[in-house]
Amino acid sequence: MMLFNVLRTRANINMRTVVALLVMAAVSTTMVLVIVNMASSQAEEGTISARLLALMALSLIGFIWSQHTADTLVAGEVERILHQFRLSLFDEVRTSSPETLETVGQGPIQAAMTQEMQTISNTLPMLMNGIQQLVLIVFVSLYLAWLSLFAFAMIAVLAALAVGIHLYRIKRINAAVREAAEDEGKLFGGLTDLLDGFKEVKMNSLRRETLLSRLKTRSERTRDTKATIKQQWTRETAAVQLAFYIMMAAMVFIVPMFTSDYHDVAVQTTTATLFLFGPIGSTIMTLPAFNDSEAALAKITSLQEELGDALSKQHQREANATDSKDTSAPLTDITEIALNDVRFTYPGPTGGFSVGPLNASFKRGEITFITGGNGAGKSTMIALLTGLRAFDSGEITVNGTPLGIDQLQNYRDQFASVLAGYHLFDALYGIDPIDEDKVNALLNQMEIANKVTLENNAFSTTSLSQGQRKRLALITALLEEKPVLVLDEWAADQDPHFRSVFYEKILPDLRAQGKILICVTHDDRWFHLADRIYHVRDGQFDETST
Ligand SMILES: Nc1ncnc2c1ncn2[C@@H]1O[C@H](COP(=O)(O)OP(=O)(O)OP(=O)(O)O)[C@@H](O)[C@H]1O
Repeated sequence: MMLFNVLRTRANINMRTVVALLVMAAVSTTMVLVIVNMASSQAEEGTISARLLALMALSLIGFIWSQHTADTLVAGEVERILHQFRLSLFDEVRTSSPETLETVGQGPIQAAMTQEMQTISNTLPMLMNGIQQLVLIVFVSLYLAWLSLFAFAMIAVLAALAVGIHLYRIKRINAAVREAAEDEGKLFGGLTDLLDGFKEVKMNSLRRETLLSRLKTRSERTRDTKATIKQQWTRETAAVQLAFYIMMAAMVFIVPMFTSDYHDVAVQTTTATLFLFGPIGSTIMTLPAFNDSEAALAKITSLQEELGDALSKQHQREANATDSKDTSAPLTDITEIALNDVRFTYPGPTGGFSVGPLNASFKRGEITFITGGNGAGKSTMIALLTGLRAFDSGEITVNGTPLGIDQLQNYRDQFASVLAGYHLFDALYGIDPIDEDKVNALLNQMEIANKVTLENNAFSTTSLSQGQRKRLALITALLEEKPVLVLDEWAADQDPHFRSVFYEKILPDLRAQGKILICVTHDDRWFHLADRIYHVRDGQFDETST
């Protein structure tokens, strides 16, 4: 019943109005049935009533208006609530640190934003239709009871029996549907392996055969489970139809045996019974949609709870990593940033990798190189310095003053970077206004002006070589005009010529502009250009002479 709770607590529309509209639609439909019965009796006697015709028109207008108004209200409201869910997820992702996203995982967030929300969007209107049909069943049943109490009792017993058996049987189908969804998930996982690892697959026939044979097995399993589900549904639909025909037969063969004045209402009762079949069918078909919606909402809610827990732990860590005093003053004229006794351990059940105590200082107009072997902790240290990860103890100071918790985002905003696993946006987000001359000058300086141009405030292409893509990422970082530039092994993909350009021209120029420059590098040929070098070993800093 989570869906109803969500509608009750989050809907801006009055749910009583919606219920009133659904009841009105059901009453109007029942009226149509009653009028059809009355008009048929009159037709048997050769008369046509203008009053009944007017009533029929009124009922039809009432039905169309109430149904349309309820549908429009609910559809708009459902999309508004989903939009709110999306915005709050965007906001939670925006305020998340890498740890928070690692804890929750990207998969569930993507699934919630796409699959689960799509399910709710598709199934909720069906659910509203189901409720309307349910109300209609109540009214038509009342009419049936008024016509013949015995016929009503008989139909009620038979319908309850049929619906009960049907619900019991679809439980088994639902279990198979879940199994099929799991199989399909694994199939898509294998497909991602095939497409993402296409080159590796293409280059190794044994790997290709093993992967394809696994995909084939999974596809066969999906085929078999889905085919079985379809057969079960076909049987189920046939069984429901059979149940309806049995009810009809009972109406004309059994009820007359037990009631004396049945012949007076036999036609009306049969028509009313026929009228019930559609709503009963629609209502039971709504149940799987209701289950799907509930399951999708449960997944979204549990994701939000998990994100909320991870975020409150993150805020606790951020509070530990910053000064508690109320300092929200914007950071200006930054001449030095420093790490003082910073310690950090990756969370993990058995205790992860630890860094610290880290003590380091980065100054305006200085080039600082960070060196160290694979897995020594360089990228971790960069994540701590840039405020991407909150540390366990110690402090960051800016111009000698400890960073306040309210300054954290403002602090992150002081950095431009090209980090490991960077993402290259084709549009220049966050750069406003865009100085076209400067972009063109940078494209020339990076020697890619013949490949890329600026078109509609975006780069004309990002389909470039690894080295060229990194040059484009550096252009973006420079256009941001931030006081601090952090580059993680930027030159590793550059050819010898451009490597020299980078170390001997670009970096010294940026130093002359008064930037704080921090570069993770292994290029010992240019170590003499640095003002300061920190060597990282097992999560510890060691300042070496240049
Ligand atoms: N997200 C993470 N969760 C847990 N442990 C991690 C995570 N990222 C890195 N580590 C651990 O931290 C250690 C340091 O990793 P880091 O990426 O900082 O090294 P690095 O010096 O940048 O190495 P490389 O030169 O290979 O990029 C690694 O040994 C790894 O085991």
